[in-house]
Amino acid sequence: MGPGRTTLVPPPGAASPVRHPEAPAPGTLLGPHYDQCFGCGEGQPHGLHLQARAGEGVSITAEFTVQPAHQGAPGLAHGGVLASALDETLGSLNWLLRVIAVTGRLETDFVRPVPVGATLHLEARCMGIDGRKIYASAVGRIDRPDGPVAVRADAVFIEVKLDHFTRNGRPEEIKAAMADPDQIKVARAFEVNP
Ligand SMILES: CCCCCCCCCCCCCCCC(=O)SCCNC(=O)CCNC(=O)[C@H](O)C(C)(C)COP(=O)(O)OP(=O)(O)OC[C@H]1O[C@@H](n2cnc3c(N)ncnc32)[C@H](O)[C@@H]1OP(=O)(O)O
Repeated sequence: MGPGRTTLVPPPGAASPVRHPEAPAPGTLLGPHYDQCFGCGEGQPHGLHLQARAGEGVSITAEFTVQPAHQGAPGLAHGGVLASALDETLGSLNWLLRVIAVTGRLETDFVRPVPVGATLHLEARCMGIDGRKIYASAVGRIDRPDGPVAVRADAVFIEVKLDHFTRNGRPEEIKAAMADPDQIKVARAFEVNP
């Protein structure tokens, strides 16, 4: 089935996700995977500064506080920003699997408006794996882990090789990321098993 027609539900026979034996313990803050990442990087002044934690199994919890720079309508978060927060949280699941993957498809339901100043509490879970396709779902709630649901998403990530980044990324940033003396950071920038 080609892109665009791929279902967001794992097909019958999809494998259950397996947490990598060296995945960080549940409750561990993952920290930014790349300091220039719009979702989690500390070097992006208007980024989301989303903070993700490992959950049980192949699951992630994350928090992100909506800033004035994230508005669409006055006083409300932009939908694309909320989709970014979902994408970042879902993408963090791959770190628990220790698989390099990129978002192929992301479908978002916007259920409630999210005001500036609100903290979105996100939870993502891997639902199944079929070859290179990783199926995952996420929900975002307002101000509390059990607050009202504001957004939901279903996604398919596609496993790629490291050269997906080195071939396609702008050379300046690739060189700078590879030159970092902290090799754990380099590995995390590319979401690779060190
Ligand atoms: C210095 C910098 C460092 C930074 C390093 C950061 C690295 C750490 C990243 C983590 C960061 C987190 C942040 C959030 C994650 C992003 O936001 S990732 C960015 C957004 N995503 C992208 O840019 C992806 C762009 N798309 C592509 O590059 C290519 O289309 C893909 C996805 C690699 C697929 O191409 P391909 O490898 O040629 O795939 P192909 O062989 O045709 O298909 C393989 C299978 O996948 C399925 N498939 C392919 N495309 C799709 C699709 N769009 N939808 C559904 N199914 C699909 C196919 O149907 C096929 O299924 P089967 O036939 O096997 O059942």
